[in-house]
Amino acid sequence: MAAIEAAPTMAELDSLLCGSSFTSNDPTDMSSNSASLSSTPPTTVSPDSMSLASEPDLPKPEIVAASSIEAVITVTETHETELEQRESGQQTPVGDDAIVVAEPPLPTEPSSASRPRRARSSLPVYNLAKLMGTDIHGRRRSKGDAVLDKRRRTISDRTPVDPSDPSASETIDAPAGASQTPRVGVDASEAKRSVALLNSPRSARISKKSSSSPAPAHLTRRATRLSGASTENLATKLSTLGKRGKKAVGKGLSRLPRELLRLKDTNEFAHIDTRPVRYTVWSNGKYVEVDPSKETPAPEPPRKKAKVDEKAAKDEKKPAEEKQESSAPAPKKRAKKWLEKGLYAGQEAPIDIFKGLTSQEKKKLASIPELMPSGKPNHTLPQPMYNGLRILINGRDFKLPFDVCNPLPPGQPKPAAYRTMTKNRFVGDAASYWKKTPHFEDFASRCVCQPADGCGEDCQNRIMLYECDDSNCNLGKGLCQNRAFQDLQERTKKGGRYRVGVEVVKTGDRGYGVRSNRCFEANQIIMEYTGEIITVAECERRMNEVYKDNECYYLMSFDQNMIIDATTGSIARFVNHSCSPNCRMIKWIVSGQPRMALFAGDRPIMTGEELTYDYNFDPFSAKNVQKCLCGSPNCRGVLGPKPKEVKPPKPAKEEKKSSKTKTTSKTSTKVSAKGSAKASIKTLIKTSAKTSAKRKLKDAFEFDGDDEEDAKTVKKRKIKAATGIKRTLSSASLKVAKGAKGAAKGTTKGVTTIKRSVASISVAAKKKKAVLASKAAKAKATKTTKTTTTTTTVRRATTAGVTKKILGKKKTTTTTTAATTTKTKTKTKIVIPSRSPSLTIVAAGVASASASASTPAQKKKIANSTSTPASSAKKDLPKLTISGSASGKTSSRKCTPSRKAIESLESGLLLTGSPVSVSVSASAKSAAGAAGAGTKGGVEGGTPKMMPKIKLISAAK
Ligand SMILES: C[S@@+](CC[C@H](N)C(=O)[O-])C[C@H]1O[C@@H](n2cnc3c(N)ncnc32)[C@H](O)[C@@H]1O
Repeated sequence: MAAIEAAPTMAELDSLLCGSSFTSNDPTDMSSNSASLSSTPPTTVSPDSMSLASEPDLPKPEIVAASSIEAVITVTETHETELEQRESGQQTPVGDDAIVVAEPPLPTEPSSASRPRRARSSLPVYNLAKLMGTDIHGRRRSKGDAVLDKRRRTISDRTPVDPSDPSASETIDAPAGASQTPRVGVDASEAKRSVALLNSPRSARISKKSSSSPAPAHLTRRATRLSGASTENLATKLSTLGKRGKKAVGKGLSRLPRELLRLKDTNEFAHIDTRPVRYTVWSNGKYVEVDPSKETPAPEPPRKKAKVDEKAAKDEKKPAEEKQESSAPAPKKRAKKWLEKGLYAGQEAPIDIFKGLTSQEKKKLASIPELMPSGKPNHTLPQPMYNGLRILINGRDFKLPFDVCNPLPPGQPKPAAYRTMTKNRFVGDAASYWKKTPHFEDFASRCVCQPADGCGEDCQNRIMLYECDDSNCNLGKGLCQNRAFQDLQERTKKGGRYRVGVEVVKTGDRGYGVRSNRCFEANQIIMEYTGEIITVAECERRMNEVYKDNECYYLMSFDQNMIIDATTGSIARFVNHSCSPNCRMIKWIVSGQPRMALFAGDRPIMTGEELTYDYNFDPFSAKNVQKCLCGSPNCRGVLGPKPKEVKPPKPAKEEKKSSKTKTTSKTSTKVSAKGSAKASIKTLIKTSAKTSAKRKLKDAFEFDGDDEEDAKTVKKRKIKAATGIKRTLSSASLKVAKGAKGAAKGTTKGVTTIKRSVASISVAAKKKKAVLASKAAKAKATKTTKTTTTTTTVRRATTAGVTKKILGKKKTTTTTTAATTTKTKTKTKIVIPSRSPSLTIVAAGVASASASASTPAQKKKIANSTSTPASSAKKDLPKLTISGSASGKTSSRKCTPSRKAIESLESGLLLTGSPVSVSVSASAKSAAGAAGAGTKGGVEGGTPKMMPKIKLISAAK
């Protein structure tokens, strides 16, 4: 109360100028005072204030009403009063110096209650905030003293304040102390405070403002940036003033703190952003530093108000503009450039297509006429350059996305559960038996290929059906193409239907089968035939005990009289037979071990084709013939040779007779009927027992020369013509098959089989028209007995790659114990099939040769050789003919085997696996000796019909 009384003028001033909301006249009512500190500026002036302001004793501030300027600024001039206040210890909460009170020029203002404006017109009144450009920031917060204390700074003396500035009105203080201190504080640091306000987001400030009580229209803040109003600086503002006004401003400004004066003209001071705030620029995940000098000024934000105003005008202008636009030419669209010919468009094809190619590639390119330049530009499919040509030459693997692999949908009928096996497993005695065989860990072959060959068709390993590996290949993995089983393993190890490429299907009439669900190249390995490797004895046991009720047997002759039982094995067992097969089953030696696999045939296999191969089995008996349902045009009708070729079984009588005389071991063929199958197995065992180490070639060579009919009905082999390779004996490391021991002894004419490969064992006994050659001898014969000739064959791979389940073939013929010997020219023929390792050297009788000769020329040759027994006797030498063909060309070479070779023939070294080199320079005499005085059988063989056949023993009942 005292304070108020002590400073009546101040109170009056307050009430007059700023319209403090003093509602109580009671000076003790501090609450009302204090409330005023935090309250928003009043718009009315209380009568008490007015009364206070009317106090005559106190120095009165002069107030000038400037109609041209919206604000009324009152500046206290009395420093003395201030001093007095300081001396009296009164505190001024708002500042020390001048107090500027702004009052909005409200029309409702009770100007009558205050002094006449005229009286104060001597003092200039300026809107400092406006002049400084800070009025755009609107009103300040007035949240009590704390805010005021913190932010307010008073400036002394006459600071023009724009009364229209609501922030300025905020600065009006009417504290209790103010009544004692006749000073009115003005927040001269308005601008400063505004800078501080930047701490809070602008939007927040705006929203805060809008959320509070709506301010009068004239107090509403207008953001310069938003409104788009042009910002004026102090100079422009001053230019609007009159002379007196300018003077006053200059006077007032000179009293501003120096730091403020320095800033007064800056945009920063006015918080005017001429450029948009750019935080960071990121491009492709990287920070990009923007060069401010290059930065284009931001487009002015759309002016809301102006927008509204302009909208109508725009609408009016619109039709006119549209007219203009329609008349103006449309901007040209950039034409897109298209490549017309693909990736290599515009590039010239190499003139010399051989340029840059290796010699091998050149060679290959020359062999592909399609790739040779024709001279005409190919517009349809221009030849890709550089790498493209190379790709065309070398070929490359690629996989099409989906339609190449076309597996069957789920829900297919599945065969009864069976145990699968991906690797062969020796069972029982088979392992020890295998170890004793000469082919155990057979590393006999070694290729001598040159890089240009790439272990192709001429690779020795390939010919011998040995897979190349690091131990036997001259080239290495990179260049070698003879690694089918390794390729298969690499292809399938990751699994997946495409890589496996096959699946079991249910056929309509042949039980289950296997089909491809992807494409295969010609001769490409498809899958391995795996199972348990068992001995013949074990096979028979299983047949009798385990499989006695089975419908099908999955048994296949394998190697060294062993059998693969795929009852537990791979799905290759489901592959059916066809008379026009698209696959072959071939046995290879891989890392010294025999392995059987299904390969594509000579043509590629398409997705969805059923995979088949020729079982090539002999039913042994007509009653065992199984009907073939392969449906191919050239179907033989049965699962085996044509019925007419099937020799009817011999009557029991004859068999007995035969057994009384010199009988041979029996062999069996594949049989369909269970009983027959058992019989076959038994026979097989007997046969194998007898022929395992040393075949009874003597028996094999024996035949009844009289039994011409029999000879004629000798079952024709179903093996394709042997296509050999050009190879000299000296270059090939040959192994000689079991020798013709009997021939060496000179007891019979017969068949000698010499094998080059360890795995191939071919023993053929063929005699047909040998009778012609031995007629003279026969006439002198004192005693003739019937004998039998047996052909026993376990062949590894035929010329056509047809391999199948074992066995031998029983054949009954007669043999003669000759009293006199007939000298016959002996011929040995070596056949080297191109796809088969089984280099078969067959020594056969002349008659056999003649019978088996497939061409008239051959027959004539044989006839010549046999028609002159005398001359043959003179020479008395066995001849060795090596013949073979590759790439459609056939060549043959005659030679005389060496003594060693003949001995090999005698002792049957081939069977024991000892490699024997057949030398061309053979001793005639020794050869003659080897041929034996009584030998009348010429050495012949190797023709397709003479090739032994492998027979299937497993079949459905
Ligand atoms: C090794 S199994 C083949 C898989 C057999 N289809 C299965 O379902 O298990 C051989 C048997 O299949 C049948 N088979 C295979 N090929 C045949 C064909 N072309 N015609 C008739 N039957 C055939 C015969 O019953 C034969 O004994």
